Amino acid sequence: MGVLRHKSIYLGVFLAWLALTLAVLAVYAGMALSQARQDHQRLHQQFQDRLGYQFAGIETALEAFAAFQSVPRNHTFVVDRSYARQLLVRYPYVAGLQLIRRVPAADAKRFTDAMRGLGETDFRLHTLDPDRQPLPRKANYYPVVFSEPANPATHGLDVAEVVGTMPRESQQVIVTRPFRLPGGELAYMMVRPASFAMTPEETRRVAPLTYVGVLVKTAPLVPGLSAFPAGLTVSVRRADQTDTELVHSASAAASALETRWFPRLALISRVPSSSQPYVLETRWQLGWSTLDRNVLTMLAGVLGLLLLALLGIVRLARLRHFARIREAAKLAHMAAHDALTGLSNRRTLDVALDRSVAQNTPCSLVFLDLDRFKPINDNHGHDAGDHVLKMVAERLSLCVRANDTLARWGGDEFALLLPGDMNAARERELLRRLTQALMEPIRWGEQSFSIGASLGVAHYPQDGTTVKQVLQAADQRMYRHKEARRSNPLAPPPPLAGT
Ligand SMILES: Nc1nc2c(ncn2[C@@H]2O[C@H](COP(=O)(O)OP(=O)(O)OP(=O)(O)O)[C@@H](O)[C@H]2O)c(=O)[nH]1
Repeated sequence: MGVLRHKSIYLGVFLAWLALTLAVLAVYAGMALSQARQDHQRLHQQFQDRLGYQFAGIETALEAFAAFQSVPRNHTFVVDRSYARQLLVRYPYVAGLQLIRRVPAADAKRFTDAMRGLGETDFRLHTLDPDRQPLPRKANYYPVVFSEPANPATHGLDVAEVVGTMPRESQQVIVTRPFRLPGGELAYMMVRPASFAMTPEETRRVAPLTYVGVLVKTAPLVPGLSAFPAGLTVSVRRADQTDTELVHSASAAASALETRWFPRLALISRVPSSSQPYVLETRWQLGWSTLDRNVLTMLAGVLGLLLLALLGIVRLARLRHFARIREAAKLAHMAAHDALTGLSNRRTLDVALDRSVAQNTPCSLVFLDLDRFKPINDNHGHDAGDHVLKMVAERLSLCVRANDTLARWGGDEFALLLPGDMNAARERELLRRLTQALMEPIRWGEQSFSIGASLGVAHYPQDGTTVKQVLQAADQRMYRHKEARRSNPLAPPPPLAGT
């Protein structure tokens, strides 16, 4: 209970509350982080499902167009265009379809003429550069011969760099690096042979004549993230080319403070696709939005109330503690003092005298008994007597030093214990002062009481070596003074009998 005495207990309570608050916030932050991880996992899965769905559509469109082209017929491209349009409507993730031919150098002239005959009067084999330079001589050319949506600028463009790398026996799909379309959009091509060989032997023997390609714009693969939580970035890149980002989408940026204080989550996974080697990466810089405002408000309220309650309890405990101390002090004071005059009581003086004798410290004891007190009580009532006793106590108090013990011995008797040696001159001086203090009449309303007193002094150890002897000596001397004053009221206290 001693701690209640110090004001620093408030600081202690506050620090304990602070520790509890930090612990609660740490637990809540842990829960919020685990929830954020789950949310992130779910978001990542959503993007992955969406990509898987889109890639499956792209692959299906490519396969369907390839199958369609494997049917041999005389081309005017009218049927091809009609079929390609249907595919583009059915698979909106596909931005365009192309048809590519393998043309041996020896056939180049005849092939160009045939294409011009089909209506493309401008047709020629050319490179990718803006001036459409003619192609150098080589064994095979791989020009684009058809595109939907129609883009005659690409017709005749040699894509040998992509298709020419395909092994003869391969039926596999080639996925190009991403490139910019004339409009600035990022896209990539997926190309595969259109002819389906029936046996591996046939595949090895006959190089494919026709190839089909799908053009995929990358931006629509990932939606805009404006409706998603801040700090989220989604990117898709080729698994084998980590520097090639296909698409990158981001929600609102996290603040600098959030970047510094909140963790960043990252998930990377392979996009489920049989032909397209992409990885999906989602990063989420957590921030304030990760924390539930309602939970924080509730925690702040509960913890705030807890702090107020704790401080209130401590304050109450302190008030009670000090009230108990005051009560104990009051009881101790009452046990040691006279209720009427406020002077020490007989017990206190006894204890002080006992201590002096026990420690063999010289001291002097004065007994003082009032004269003619009983008639005041009898004639003017107890209140008058009480008033006189209080006035006497007050006047005697003015005659003593701080370390003297002035006590009401009982009734109209007072006692004074003075520590230290006392010679005859000092004793005379003391008795004179005490007598004089009581000479002035005491007023009570209209009344005025003249009070005299008989005094007896005894010195330790000269007049007695025990408490009892000292008390007896002082008492005896006081009675002798009382007797002396019967004949002469102004007689001084006589010396002790036998001294
Ligand atoms: N008013 C009042 N009277 C008290 C109190 N205590 C004791 N007395 C009275 O004090 C009186 C003391 O009696 P005495 O010592 O014979 O009175 P006295 O008239 O001084 O007699 P002598 O000492 O012989 O002169 C008694 O009447 C007690 O009732 C008190 O607290 N208040």
